[in-house]
Formats: sequence, structure tokens, C-alpha cells
Amino acid sequence: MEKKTIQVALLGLGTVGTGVYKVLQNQREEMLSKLGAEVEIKRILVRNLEKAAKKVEDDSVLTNRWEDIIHDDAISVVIEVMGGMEPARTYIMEALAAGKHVVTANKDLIAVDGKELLDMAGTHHSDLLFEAAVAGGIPIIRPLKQCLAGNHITEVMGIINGTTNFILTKMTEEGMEFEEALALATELGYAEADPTADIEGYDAGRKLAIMASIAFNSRVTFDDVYTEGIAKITAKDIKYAREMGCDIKLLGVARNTDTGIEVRVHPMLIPSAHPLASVKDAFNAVFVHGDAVGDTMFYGSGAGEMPTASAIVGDVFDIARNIRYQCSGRISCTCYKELPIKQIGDIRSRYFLRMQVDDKPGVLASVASVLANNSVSIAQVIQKAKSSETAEIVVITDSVEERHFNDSLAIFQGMSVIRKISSVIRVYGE
Ligand SMILES: NC(=O)C1=CN([C@@H]2O[C@H](COP(=O)(O)OP(=O)(O)OC[C@H]3O[C@@H](n4cnc5c(N)ncnc54)[C@H](OP(=O)(O)O)[C@@H]3O)[C@@H](O)[C@H]2O)C=CC1
Ligand SMILES: N[C@@H](CC=O)C(=O)O
Ligand code: NA
Repeated sequence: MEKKTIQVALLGLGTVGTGVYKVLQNQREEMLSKLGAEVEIKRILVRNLEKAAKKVEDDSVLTNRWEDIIHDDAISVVIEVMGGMEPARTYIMEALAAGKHVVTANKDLIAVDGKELLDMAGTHHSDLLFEAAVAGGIPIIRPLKQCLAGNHITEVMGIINGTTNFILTKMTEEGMEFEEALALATELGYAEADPTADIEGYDAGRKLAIMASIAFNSRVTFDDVYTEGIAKITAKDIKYAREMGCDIKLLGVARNTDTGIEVRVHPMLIPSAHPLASVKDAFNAVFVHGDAVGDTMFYGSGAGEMPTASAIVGDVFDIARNIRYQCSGRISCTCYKELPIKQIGDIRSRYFLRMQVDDKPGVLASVASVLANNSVSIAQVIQKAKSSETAEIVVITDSVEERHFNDSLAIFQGMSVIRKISSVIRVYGE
């Protein structure tokens, strides 16, 4: 077989960059048979040459100058694993404009500027692939864009942040404190450079925006996604959820409805028997419902060095094949609709509401009356711990539009018999 070498540049040599370097090394022997070409890392862009030299066999590939990559015509693929908006955005735009192909794991960027980047790729017949940007090693972008293209997809839902799932698992199963579990997730390479993005649901929101855009063929950006993180979830909430046969998970939910697209990330009580409840640690799972295929579920490692590198190298190999068969740029932006996005207040949910109230006659009745006056129907009320003066009550509501539920909360906040609203968590199901 004629030997063709495809030279690539790696931008960043952190957790994912190091993984990509290792996976390409592990694949070295088989590449030619697999692809009809060999993929060779010609350059690696780093900030600190000395630190990076310890991670590579031959430090002559290292550079701290972008010019060494963008002006090198022999480099046909740029793999961006630095993260952040800039200079990643500029480098990707320049690489695409120069006719290079790009692979990125950068959900921050794709969730905001995906259209501009894909348009640039389209103009230059280049490939811009980002399988690693959503759910790490789990194949989900390619299935949505290609394998499921014969469907009208109505729902994409799942656990799409490894760090928060890891933290919730450790809190639930090992009684670990939030801070300790976060430190462990960071040490294992799951968390973002700034873990606020994980904890507050922004990382999952970015991934959901990317998936919804592809699934519903209509651009959804990060700003469109309602996000709520796990910082307020307490050990007590988890304990009560368990007593009710539920687990608490951070879920991303995207639905294409007759009245618009719903896109939201928030903690949710789900029955422990639900398949998503068995998704533990840094694993992710994504449900997709299409009119032809029905239900599908994608499960695997959503974060970490090697799983994420697996997705990136898959993209690089795809590009290598396209180069070899001269068919680059086949699949670019697939957003050909402009669907409206629903406001969170118009979305229906069930709720778990935990409050500290005065322990005296009539309080429960007044709580029930506020809810009823705001069209919130009660599914279950449980009186929990009781001290000399206060009682803790937990209310589970039926499904109601969020704005009606929020109207009730506003009234509760002004009622002297309600000492504190401790938790509000959405509950799975209609
Ligand atoms: N970790 C994971 O599990 C996953 C990460 N991702 C995404 O992959 C990307 C990389 O993440 P990760 O590897 O974890 O992050 P790291 O922080 O571990 O690595 C980023 C690397 O890029 C380098 N870098 C940053 N800016 C520049 C620059 N201007 N020039 C040269 N090098 C630069 C950093 O250098 P320095 O060491 O000097 O700071 C660091 O080595 C992010 O977009 C992230 O969201 C996606 C899926 C999973
Ligand atoms: N920080 C992310 C990493 C992958 O995207 C996560 O925890 O899932
Ligand atoms: Na993926």
C-alpha cells in the first residue's frame, strides 16, 4: 500500500492533549492498515516548553509559537485541546481559513460560536469535528448527525457532566462531603479548568446546546439553555430522595415540542429503578428519541484523559480518510430551521419542595391553599423531623408550569409561618 503521511498539530498538552498523544502512539502500528495513511504529530503548541518536554518522546515537536503551525502547509489537521474562548477561537478560524481541518473538544466555543466556525469550515470545504466536546468518549455527535439522520428527533436527555455525576455518586454512596468529592474529580482530570462550569451546570448546558442544535436542526446556543447546578443539593435532600425510592442526578433535557424547543439543565429526582439512576461516577448517558428509531441510549465515559482522546482520535481518523479519498467537508452545519426557544417559566415539571414551618395547626392547610390558588396540585405531603417549634415538610407536586410554581414560592417567602424554604428540586415524570 502506498504510504501517505498526514501531519497534524496539537494545541495544548494538558489532560486531553496528553491522552491524544498516547492514543496516537498506541495506534501507530495499525494506522496504515486502518486508514491507508499514517497520522503524525508534527507540532505541539504549549505555553511552557520545559514542563511539556517531560511528556513527549522527542521535544523537537514542541513550540510556543502559533506561527510555526499556521504557516506550515504540510500540517493539514489542527487538534485544539487548549480550551477556553481565546485564543482557541482565533486559531481555529485561522486554521480553517487556511484550508486546514480542525478537531476540537472545546464545548465552550462550539456552544456559542458553532455557526460561525462551521460556516468557515463550509466555505473552505474543510472538516470541523467535535465528537469529544459532548459526553467525552461516548459517540453522540456522529450518531446524531449521521446514523440518526433519518429521524425527526423529539427528545435528547441525559447525564452529560462527569464531574457532577461523580460528586453526587460519592455523596450518595459514600457519604462524602461535596468539597472532598470535587477535589477527587479534579485530581482524576474530569473537572474543567474552572470547576464552576461543572458545578453550576454550564458545562452540561453547553453540551446540551450542541446536541439540541444537531438533533433539532435549529441553532441553540448556550445562552438559550436554562442552567441550575448542584451546589445547593444537601446530604439531607439525597437522604429524603432515597427514602422516596429516588436518586438525585444533574440532568440535561432538550425537547422539540409544538410550541418550541425546551433546553434545560438542573438537578432532578429520578426513580432509582430508572436506567439513568444506575449511571454512576464520571459515566455519562444520553437518551435520544427519534420518530423512526424509537428510544436509543448511549452510555460510557464522559470525561477523562483516555476516553476523551478516544473521541478525538476517531475524528482525526475520519478526517484522514476524507483527505485520502478527497471528500473533505461533506458534513458541515445541519441547522436549516429557526425554531423558537421556550422560556423556563412555560415549561412543566413536578417539584420536590422542602420547607421549615411553624409547628402549629392550620399551617399545612395554608400551604395547600397557596398551592391550590396558583394551580399547583399536590401529589404527596410528608411531615419530616419535628423540633419543639418547627416542623419540616416535604411536598411533591403534580406537573405544573414553572411560573405558577414560582408564584407560590414568592407567596411562601412572605408568610411568617414559613421559616425557610430549604430545597426546591424538580422531579422526573409527567
Ligand atoms: N478533561 C476532560 O475530561 C474533558 C475536557 N474536554 C475539553 O478539552 C479541552 C482541554 O481540556 P483539558 O485537557 O482537561 O484541560 P487542561 O487544562 O488539562 O489542558 C489545557 C492545556 O492547554 C494549554 N494551553 C492553554 N492555553 C494555551 C495557549 N494559549 N497556548 C498553548 N497552550 C495553552 C494549557 O497549558 P498550561 O499547562 O500552561 O496551562 C494546558 O496544558 C477543554 O476544551 C475541555 O473543555 C472535553 C471533554 C472532556
Ligand atoms: N468537565 C467535564 C469534562 C468533559 O466534558 C465533565 O466533568 O463532564
Ligand atoms: Na462524544
